[in-house]
Amino acid sequence: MAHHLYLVRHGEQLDAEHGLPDGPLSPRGRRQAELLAERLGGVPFDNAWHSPLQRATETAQIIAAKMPALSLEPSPLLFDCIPTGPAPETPKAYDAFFGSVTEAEIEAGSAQMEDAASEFLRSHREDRHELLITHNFVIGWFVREVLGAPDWRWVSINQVNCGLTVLTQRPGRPWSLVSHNDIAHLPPELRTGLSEPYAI
Ligand SMILES: O=C(O)[C@@H](CO)OP(=O)(O)O
Repeated sequence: MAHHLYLVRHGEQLDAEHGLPDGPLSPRGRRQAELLAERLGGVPFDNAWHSPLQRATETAQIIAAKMPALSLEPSPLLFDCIPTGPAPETPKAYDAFFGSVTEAEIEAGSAQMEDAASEFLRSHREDRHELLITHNFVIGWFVREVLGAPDWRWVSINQVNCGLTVLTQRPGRPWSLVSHNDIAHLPPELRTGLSEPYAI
């Protein structure tokens, strides 16, 4: 018996480089979602949830179009957010980043992620496969949470668009990180969303 969470960052947003808060997927983003759907084709999902933002919703809809039986719902617990603030030991390299976010954003993000942990990391008594289509920081926070890393550590746990991260829990055991940011389904030209070239 095992509970599997498949965490996916949405596909590339159109004009993301212009810093728009949200928007439709780019043609590359749509292709990333199609390839991910093919990759996930054999998984017997029980549920799928997505962030209500447009880039995540469209990604979810492309995946669902290839999986007619998939039950898909928006969840505000998967909105893009700032999951926590910095700690005294947070490397100075992140000062500028954390300096650009407000206390209110941190408070809202922390509350959201606490609720997300209660909802999505709870134990189940049967086999489950659940798909979460969400955002870079949210996925980094889930990985940090299951590994018991320091609260601020999500800040440098990053994923490409439509990269696949899998967490699994078996009864009586802690969560395992099965894969992180798996990009085998994406050719090099579709590995987008990180600030540095990512052609591994
Ligand atoms: O702005 C980003 O880098 C991330 C933060 O989570 O958002 P998104 O995954 O929506 O691109």
